[in-house]
Amino acid sequence: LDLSGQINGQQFEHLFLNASGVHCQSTTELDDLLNHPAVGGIVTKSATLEKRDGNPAPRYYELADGSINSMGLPNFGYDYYIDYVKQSHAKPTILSVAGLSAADDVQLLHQIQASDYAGLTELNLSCPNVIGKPQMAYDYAGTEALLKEIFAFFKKPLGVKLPPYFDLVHFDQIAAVLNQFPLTHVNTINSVGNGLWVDVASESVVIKPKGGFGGLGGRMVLLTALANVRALRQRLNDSIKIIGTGGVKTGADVFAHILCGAELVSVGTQLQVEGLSVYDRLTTELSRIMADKGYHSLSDFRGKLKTI
Ligand SMILES: CC(C)(C)CCc1c(C(=O)O)[nH]c(=O)[nH]c1=O
Repeated sequence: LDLSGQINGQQFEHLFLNASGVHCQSTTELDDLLNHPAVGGIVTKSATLEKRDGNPAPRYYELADGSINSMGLPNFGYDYYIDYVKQSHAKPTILSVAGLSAADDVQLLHQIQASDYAGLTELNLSCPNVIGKPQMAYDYAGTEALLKEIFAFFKKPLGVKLPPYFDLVHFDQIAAVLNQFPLTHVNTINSVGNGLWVDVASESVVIKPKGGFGGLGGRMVLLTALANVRALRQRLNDSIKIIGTGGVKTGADVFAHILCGAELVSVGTQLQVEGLSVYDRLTTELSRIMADKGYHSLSDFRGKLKTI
């Protein structure tokens, strides 16, 4: 079975990646991912200019059907991750970056442009914007201005990580912005923002930062993830590939992401819950579905979701 995909001409022999933020903060974690046969490529934890401790714990909580997190961008800083991705690796790497402001975003990309890293970069547009404004990806004019500034100097392959959208007009608006630029890919979705879990026994929230508000992941966000992959596939130029992220727990979920148009698929919460063996299970389950349907490669059904 051919379970490969391609972004900017970079061949991912196997469709699976980690979701940025999960199992990707240290080089040890990144090596573990790269060395796993059922992993096709890796994404780093979003790097900021300087190393960050992130938010006080508890900042991640596992639920029956997913997760909630408000990590606060804990990472070892740009230099740590650029040094890692610059090394030669057997599989494609995606360097994720997140500024704490648009100016930081520009600075990070100037540094990547000046480096000898030739791999894929992914700008996390869930990064904060100016105070009083929503996160960058929900500020359409802000995103357009930022990408115009970036593409004036950045000549290396660049994709963006997007939060989920929930209004069809918002899909139209973000796609109209992104289609203006030579992006290699869009990675969608990031966690569903500012959910809240209440523990009834203790009558309390379960994570410390932000009064308990945090990004949602896992099975509970699958339908939103599928909708965002599908809606953006229907709207974005064919040249902009989609990495499907969000809610993947079974091979059927992976199949659904590909049907909606995903080129590759990331696993986040379920990787956190199950460990690296999740990739073996998902590969087995996906392969069985494909075999039952007589498919030999992902391209046999990619983007071919039927409507009724
Ligand atoms: C939410 C931000 C802290 C602005 C970016 C980093 C991030 C985090 C995080 O580090 O809290 N968690 C997520 O689920 N997605 C993210 O993109």
